[in-house]
Amino acid sequence: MDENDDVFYRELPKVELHAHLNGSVSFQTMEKLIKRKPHLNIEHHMTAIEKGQQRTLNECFQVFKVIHQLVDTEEDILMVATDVIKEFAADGVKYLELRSTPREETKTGLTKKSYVDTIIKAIQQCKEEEVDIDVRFLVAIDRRNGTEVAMETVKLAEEYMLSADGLVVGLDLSGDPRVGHGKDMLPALQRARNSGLKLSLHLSEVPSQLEESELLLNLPPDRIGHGTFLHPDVGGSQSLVDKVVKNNIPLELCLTSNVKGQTVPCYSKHHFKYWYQLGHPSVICVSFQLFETAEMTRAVGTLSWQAIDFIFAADGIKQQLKHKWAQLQPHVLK
Ligand SMILES: CC(C)=CCNc1ncnc2c1ncn2[C@@H]1O[C@H](COP(=O)(O)O)[C@@H](O)[C@H]1O
Repeated sequence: MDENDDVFYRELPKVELHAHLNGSVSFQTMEKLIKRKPHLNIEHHMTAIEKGQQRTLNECFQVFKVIHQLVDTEEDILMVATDVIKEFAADGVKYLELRSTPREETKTGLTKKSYVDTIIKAIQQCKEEEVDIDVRFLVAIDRRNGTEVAMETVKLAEEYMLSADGLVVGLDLSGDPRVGHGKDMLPALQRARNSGLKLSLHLSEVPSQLEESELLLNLPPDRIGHGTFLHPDVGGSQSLVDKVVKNNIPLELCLTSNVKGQTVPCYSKHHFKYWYQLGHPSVICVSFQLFETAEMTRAVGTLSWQAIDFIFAADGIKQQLKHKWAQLQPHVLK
């Protein structure tokens, strides 16, 4: 990675479509949160997957539990959301879709409504400050919380879709993929779809979810998160691939997250290649959060330099983009 590449990657206008709010907290913001709550005795290594390290999926989800302890007031959420938006803007992201699971915390008075209100407030404040980024929000369902909570979350999202100036555009289904079954989420997801919310669903993030993926693909979703084990070479099926292709459903591919969470052994074996070769619409995600600490970057889920170089090496994409960018740059108005 030479210095010119660093500048090029940063300046290139980008979209980020798969950013979990509490998975996008930078080292600097984490520092502020830790200082606010010294009694929790939380140290940085408990809130991030550091350079060169990998964790099991279990350990990754433990990290979120620690981060949730640090982010449990409206004040924390406002700071985290504002910092995350500004940092994405500084990395050259021009369109950002944030997603987050509304939480309530009895001891701090946080409610699910005030959780979402605060994120909307952060988005609006950044707009007023003319931060150069367009932001939308997806309300997330955590599959671990079951059918009833899923339905409540959809109702909440519906309210905000109508009242928040078009900032709430859809629903995300996430949470530990090994817990619960997608079929229990179907009524809520169907209702969301009928009411006009867009659906981005984590799908086949772990092996052996053929039945669940078939069911969820029948909705069909508007986008797929990860989709690691959809294709037949990794235990998925041609029928799943056909459904994705037929409905032209874009995949959100999070390379570094998958390698760090060990659902994919290394970048060269990432399913990016499979879908790219099919010519299927895919978007590289949690991507350009390019901090000095490179691989550590945001708490979990970011794209390391190694992954960026790997993607850009494919088919001379980097050269093509550099050429296009050089042509366009003189015409950028700001
Ligand atoms: C390797 C690794 C970290 C896994 C990434 N893959 C994931 N799969 C499913 N749900 C997720 C993933 N990453 C984040 N989430 C969801 O996002 C939440 C954190 O962001 P938030 O509190 O919703 O704002 C987690 O509690 C979880 O529900």
